[in-house]
Amino acid sequence: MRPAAPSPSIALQARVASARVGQRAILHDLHLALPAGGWSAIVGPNGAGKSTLLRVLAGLLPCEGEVQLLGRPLAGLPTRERARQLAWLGQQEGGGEDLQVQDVVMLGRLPHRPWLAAPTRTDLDVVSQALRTMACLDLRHRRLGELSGGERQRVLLARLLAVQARVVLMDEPLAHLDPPHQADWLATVRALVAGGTTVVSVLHELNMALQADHILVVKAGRLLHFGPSRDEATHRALQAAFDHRISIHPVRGQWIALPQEAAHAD
Ligand SMILES: Nc1ncnc2c1ncn2[C@@H]1O[C@H](COP(=O)(O)OP(=O)(O)OP(=O)(O)O)[C@@H](O)[C@H]1O
Repeated sequence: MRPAAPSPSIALQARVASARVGQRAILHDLHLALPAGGWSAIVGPNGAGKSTLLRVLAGLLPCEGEVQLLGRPLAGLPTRERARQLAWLGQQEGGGEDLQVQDVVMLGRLPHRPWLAAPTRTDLDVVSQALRTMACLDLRHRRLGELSGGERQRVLLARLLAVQARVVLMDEPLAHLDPPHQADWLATVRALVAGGTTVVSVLHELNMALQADHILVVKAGRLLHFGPSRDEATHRALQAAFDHRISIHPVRGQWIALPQEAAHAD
């Protein structure tokens, strides 16, 4: 029997010379290596290219350069294998409005199931667990299209969890979530990371991003900084990226970002 291949220490590696949307080059000369089994938050001003970067990392937007997933070129991975290894939640995802919530979450199991096969006991258990984790078990017989924004987001997060991927990418996962559900999301991310999953999230909520292991600061399509969320250099980069319209302070063992009024900006 062959020994198991060692787990790569880098989950996602990208060397992007440029990435275009239509005729416009959005990302430029961007190199990164995201540690496996950690949580990296992508932050930066509006229009910086955060969502574009996440789409490149997911293989949804071609780029001039290369993305590697767990040590292998993403572009060369068979579709089903890629779908099992890497789960994705985009912004304002549409589709499946008439589906029942439990069927939406079952879509997360598709990469694991043979074509047209009925769900296995494992699939059903994983879906129930994902619904429970995202506090949407009570919603399971409702139609996706009739849910509130926050309820819908929790269902889409449950679908993401149901994939049980080793690498999870989320674009603004906290959209529409109230504070208790944001706290649940944070606990879920911590549990995923503790279990060895790699999490990458685009976040506008800087206070949540400051809870991540690492922060990527993106501005004008370039990676300004990548570093631990607790490092002073990371805080300086964050403040610079937002034109010093935020300040970062220690509060009860955590870091928080506060907005600065224009009149008080440096
Ligand atoms: N379909 C498109 N056609 C043309 N330009 C686009 C398109 N999609 C995005 N862009 C542009 O690409 C740039 C980066 O967009 P992106 O959505 O990646 O930024 P972002 O950092 O995620 O922004 P936000 O914080 O506002 O969500 C923006 O200037 C945006 O206008």
